[in-house]
Amino acid sequence: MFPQRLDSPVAYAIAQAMLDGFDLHYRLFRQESAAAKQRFEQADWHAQQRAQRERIAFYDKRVREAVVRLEQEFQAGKQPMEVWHQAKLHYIGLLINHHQPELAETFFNSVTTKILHRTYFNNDFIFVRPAVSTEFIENEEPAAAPTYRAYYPTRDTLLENIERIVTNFQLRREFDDLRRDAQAVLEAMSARLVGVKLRANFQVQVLSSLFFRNKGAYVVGKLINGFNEVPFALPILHDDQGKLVIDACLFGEDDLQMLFSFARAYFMVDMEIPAAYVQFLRSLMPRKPRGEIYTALGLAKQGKTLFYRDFLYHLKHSSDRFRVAPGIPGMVMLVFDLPSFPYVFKVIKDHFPPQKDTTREQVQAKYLLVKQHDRVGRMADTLEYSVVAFARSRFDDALLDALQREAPSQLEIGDLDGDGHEEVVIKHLYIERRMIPLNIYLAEAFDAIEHGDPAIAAAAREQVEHAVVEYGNAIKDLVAANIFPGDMLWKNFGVTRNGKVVFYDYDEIEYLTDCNFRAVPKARTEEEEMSGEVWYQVGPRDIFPETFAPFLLGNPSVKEVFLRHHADLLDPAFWQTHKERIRAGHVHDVFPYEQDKRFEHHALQGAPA
Ligand SMILES: Nc1ncnc2c1ncn2[C@@H]1O[C@H](COP(=O)(O)OP(=O)(O)OP(=O)(O)O)[C@@H](O)[C@H]1O
Repeated sequence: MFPQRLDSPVAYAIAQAMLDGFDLHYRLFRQESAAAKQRFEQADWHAQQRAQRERIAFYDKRVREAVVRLEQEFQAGKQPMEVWHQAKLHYIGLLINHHQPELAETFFNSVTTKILHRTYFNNDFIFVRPAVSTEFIENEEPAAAPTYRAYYPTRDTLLENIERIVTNFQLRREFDDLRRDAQAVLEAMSARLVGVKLRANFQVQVLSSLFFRNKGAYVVGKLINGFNEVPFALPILHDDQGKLVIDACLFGEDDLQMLFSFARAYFMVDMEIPAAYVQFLRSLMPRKPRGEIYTALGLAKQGKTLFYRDFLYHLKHSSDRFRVAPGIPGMVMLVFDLPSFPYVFKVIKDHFPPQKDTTREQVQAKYLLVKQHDRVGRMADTLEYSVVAFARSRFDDALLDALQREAPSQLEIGDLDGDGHEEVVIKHLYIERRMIPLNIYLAEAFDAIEHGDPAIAAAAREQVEHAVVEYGNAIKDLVAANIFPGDMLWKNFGVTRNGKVVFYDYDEIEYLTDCNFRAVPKARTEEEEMSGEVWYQVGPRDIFPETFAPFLLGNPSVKEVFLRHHADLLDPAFWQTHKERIRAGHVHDVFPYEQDKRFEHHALQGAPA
């Protein structure tokens, strides 16, 4: 109901207090993101990782504070609906010239849904879709940095322009040899421009803040010529002498997608107008949903909001049914999907079999650990939702049976909103990108090797080799990031669109530094030797890498590839050495691009410190 008059002073005060709460949030978020530059310059990697982790909690803290203030100063929860309607309209008014209106709307939703009891809950009070446009927002302050800078080189001045692009960021640390690196970037860019006529609009556009994550800083931009646009990114790292180097020149949508993958930690970027950053990034990766771009920029709540809007929109424009996800069912999670939609939905079961010695709280804690940890491109990010309603008519009966059997505490079915149609409400669930489970991926390849014609069989053999090598690499990346995956069976990994192998089963995850990697003791007697049982003492965090083989290497072709590339994973010394390195304070290097993309002069120097 649209109020005719805005005559409630308390409504205005509520709107203003709400916006104060958001502005405080964004100021602190931005300060922490901007400080990434200094941490990078000072090579303070532990602080960088800590900040990445802690920043995730900022939003919920500010929402809680805003709720307390609104309750204390305005008894917000007791205000009549008329006042809330007016508060929303005042809020819209206050956002007209705001630089982050979409984030501020989401903040309003978060606070309002906490204050107004869910049963009163009515979409009139929140922003179901944006009320204030995010297009063409500009910062008019004279000293304001633009969202991106444009450079207009010719072929002859491209080198100096590349140098200028980098020096404009004013990093307070010396480059080892910027001219040499700019030359390498020039060569990479020139290779893209061979035989291409440069048009009147030839230019390089570069986002004016660097993107920081872990030990790297990234220049992100695009080359524009005529109607063509080529996205690029330049990773800047510290070399083993502590000098700065440009490590590579990444090009095109696929490279950028890898950099911005859902399986990596969020970037730190100093942004006044995030919507403008998202718009620019979307032009580089048109197929990446805007929600995922917001999330990659650390604005995870906005990512979640947009995901949910996209999801509702997809539901309206599709007619297929939710079903139990293909693959081996989990013991801890009940997983379902909608075939037409590229995500899976995971519900924690009410009871676990005896070999899963865990609780709902512990499982949630593990998922949270993954959210806050550097996911190094090898662990899928999850979105966590509570009280999600789906139309009953879209659920397949087998799935509903499974939910009733396995997770009845999480389920409510009925016409809860009184619209004459039944809903299925799930109390708590995680949503993550759908991948092809690695066991299914391998089984399909084995099938093709056996039954396909020679060309198909040969391709399938390559597929197996690639998947097994990637699987081992995934485990090694996790190890370097201090993660012991716990359950390393093939079914707990998935294959992404780009053929990357990513882990998704988090309930048995541990920090590597908390585990004890041991060799299987030598048998002392013949009985011990012959016994099929484990005869030695095993502590709760004891891991015996030699014992992985029987679970993983049943198939001879898998075994052959695995032993050729990753036999070290079966050696306790491999694990123990990594554990000790991490204990000693070493922060691993993560390259969100293939090693062969690195400029040669750096690859020769070895990995940066
Ligand atoms: N992101 C995903 N994409 C596609 N399928 C998935 C995904 N996540 C889970 N699955 C499917 O659901 C199954 C169970 O998922 P998951 O491994 O997370 O559950 P779990 O209960 O933790 O398993 P476990 O019993 O091994 O501990 C997987 O084997 C796989 O078939």
